[in-house]
Amino acid sequence: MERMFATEKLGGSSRSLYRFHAVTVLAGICLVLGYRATHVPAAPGEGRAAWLGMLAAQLWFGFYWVITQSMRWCPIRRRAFKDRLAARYRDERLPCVDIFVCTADLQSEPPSLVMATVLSLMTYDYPPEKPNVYLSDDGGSILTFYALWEASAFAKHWLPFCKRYSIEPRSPAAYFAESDKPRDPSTLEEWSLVKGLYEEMTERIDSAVQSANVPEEIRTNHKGFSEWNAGINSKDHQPIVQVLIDGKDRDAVDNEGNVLPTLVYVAREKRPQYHHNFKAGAMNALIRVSSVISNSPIILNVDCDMYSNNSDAIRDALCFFLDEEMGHKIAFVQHPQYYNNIAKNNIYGNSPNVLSQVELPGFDGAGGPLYIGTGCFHRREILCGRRFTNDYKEDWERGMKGKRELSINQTEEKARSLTTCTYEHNTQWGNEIGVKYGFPAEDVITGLAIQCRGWKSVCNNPPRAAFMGVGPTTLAQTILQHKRWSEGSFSIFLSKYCPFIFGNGSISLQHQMAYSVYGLWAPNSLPTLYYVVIPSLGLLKDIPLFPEVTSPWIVPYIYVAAVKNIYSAYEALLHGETLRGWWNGQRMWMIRRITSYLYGTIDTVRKLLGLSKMGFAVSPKVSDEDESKRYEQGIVESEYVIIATVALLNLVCLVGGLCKILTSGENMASSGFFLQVVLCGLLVIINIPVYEAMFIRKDRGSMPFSVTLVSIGFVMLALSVPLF
Ligand SMILES: O=c1ccn([C@@H]2O[C@H](COP(=O)(O)OP(=O)(O)O[C@H]3O[C@H](CO)[C@@H](O)[C@H](O)[C@H]3O)[C@@H](O)[C@H]2O)c(=O)[nH]1
Ligand SMILES: [Mn+2]
Repeated sequence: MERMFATEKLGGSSRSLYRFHAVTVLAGICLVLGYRATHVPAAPGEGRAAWLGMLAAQLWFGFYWVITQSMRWCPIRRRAFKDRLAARYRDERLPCVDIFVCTADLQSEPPSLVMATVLSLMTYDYPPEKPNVYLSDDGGSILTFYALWEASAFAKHWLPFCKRYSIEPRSPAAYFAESDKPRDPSTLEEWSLVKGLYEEMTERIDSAVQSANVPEEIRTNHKGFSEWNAGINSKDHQPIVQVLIDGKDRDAVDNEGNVLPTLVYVAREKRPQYHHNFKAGAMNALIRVSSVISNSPIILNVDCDMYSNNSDAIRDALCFFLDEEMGHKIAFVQHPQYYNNIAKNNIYGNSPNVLSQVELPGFDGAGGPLYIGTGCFHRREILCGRRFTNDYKEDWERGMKGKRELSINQTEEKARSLTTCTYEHNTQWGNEIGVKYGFPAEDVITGLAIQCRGWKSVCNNPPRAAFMGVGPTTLAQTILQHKRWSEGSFSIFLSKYCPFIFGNGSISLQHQMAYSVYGLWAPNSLPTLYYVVIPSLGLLKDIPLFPEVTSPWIVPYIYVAAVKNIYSAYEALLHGETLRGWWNGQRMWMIRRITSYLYGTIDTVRKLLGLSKMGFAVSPKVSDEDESKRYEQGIVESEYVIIATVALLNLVCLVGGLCKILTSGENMASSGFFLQVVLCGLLVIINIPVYEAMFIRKDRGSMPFSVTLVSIGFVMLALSVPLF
């Protein structure tokens, strides 16, 4: 029988090029380390400590580089054949799908944006009675409930419109933002009508949010509004489950009489004295709520900003799960994260292209992609902890059979009882069952555990991206997001879930290494910080730390540095980035390492020592001026201080070092400082935007004066400390 999906090796000739580059770079790294180890200065006065530090840093980089090869070595691409699925499965036989959307914060995740996501998920090209959409609101807000109620009404226009004209994308916000007229002029009238309805709805939602009030006359429209009586707030409220559209109800139809997907609002109980486990807690509550309402065998989960950009995504995913040969082994189908708001030159290094097109496929080749928490289809049973056995048969008809036994009110009541604060006490939820608790990267560890129970995962990256989200747009947001990620992955690495221990014997060594690439993001901060500070200080203080130009040992240094960078630039260009974007990415690479990862490392250690508790800072999905301003003020300015200090220090060292070399009358090449000048010079060039922010810019992008001042103090301090 023909397979429902194909697996292709990615790359062809570029794969051989990659491997050639990797092998020669490895040889170079060995030579570099050899030089370091055999040329340690004999006497302490000559900078032996600084030298040994360089040795340690380079050992680390070498080790880390070897680890990263695990997911670079054999990237693969999957292709799903929807036509074969259609030929084998008539619409009636397709399984039901439960779709989970998580939102948490009215301010950084405006309900109107969340509704665009919800609407996009209701309009898959799929039998309409089969998807069931659940919105989890960790903000527990009547405004979000109101927005969902509005969306449920608008869906009656939006669904038939999407299907009739097969439009893409099906997020009304994204669709109407794409152009100011329909592609087919003859549909202008209907197009304008639907657009008008959408805009009016958005306006009503936004103004309700702004005034923090739902008009009294609206509240009478649905019994759900009565849940919000006085004295309830986002941190302290009863469990709320409201079915806004019951797909099993014959009366719930769109304007053309077609069935609508089920739509459910969920706000699990919150009490100040109980820990709610952030998004992982929300996911587990949704798993239980959905089990009594629709109980579909497939679960798709997305973040509230990640709208469906490709209405075929469910059918695509099913090609993997229903494949006769491999399907019974596949636990989840992960899609890469794409952003629709990234500026062309990737100023904050957030373009996910290389990550999505190289690393995730590489992870797939190493044994199966990790679960990244969004854009992922799971099999319910497996997410709930089932171990792999060859004889297990999925019940694909689950959730389809006939009518519910309980009335809708009774069902809601039952669902509510599953989302109380105490429901999970003394159970395996958050541990053996559902999404795991206790780590800021709950998703990664949940995926790892699934793979360790014997299941496979695949990465699907269709030509038309399946999902689109909102990426961070400011430096502060970027730093914060990467802090959470690096910290989350590092704390996993240091826990009993360390891929090398937990995965030992159940997943391949290559796969364990691939997990460690992210797990060891955070500790990269220390050698990087060392590398951007000490050689430059050495330049100023007359301590040579690299081979002289005339020494043959300089060759591997130059080879490794040049080839690595040329290759990474080539790779970026290959995946649709600009050279400028790549350069900006390199700057952000450095900045992330000396800020986010450093903080990630420190916080992980603090947590290990029991000095602090886990948090989850939700990233804002709006770039409203006020909004991001307020947000940025909240972020630790100390991170800016590090960036400014490093930039300034390198400038001072470069100027001072060059002056010294020039006035001493020595030739630069024979001075023994050539590579240090180059390194320091490159750091200065890459930091130009930082100097601009400190001294030239007067707009919002400028560094606060206090930051400049403090960093000047730190530079003076660094200069006065002797190097050994
Ligand atoms: O207490 C919480 C906190 C967050 N969220 C939701 O979790 C999602 C992700 O949060 P966001 O702030 O957007 O984080 P990102 O860094 O963009 O998220 C990435 O990283 C997270 C792990 O750090 C994963 O959970 C996400 O799926 C992944 O997209 C959002 O929909 C939030 O509404 C909750 O439901 N409850
Ligand atoms: Mn997000």
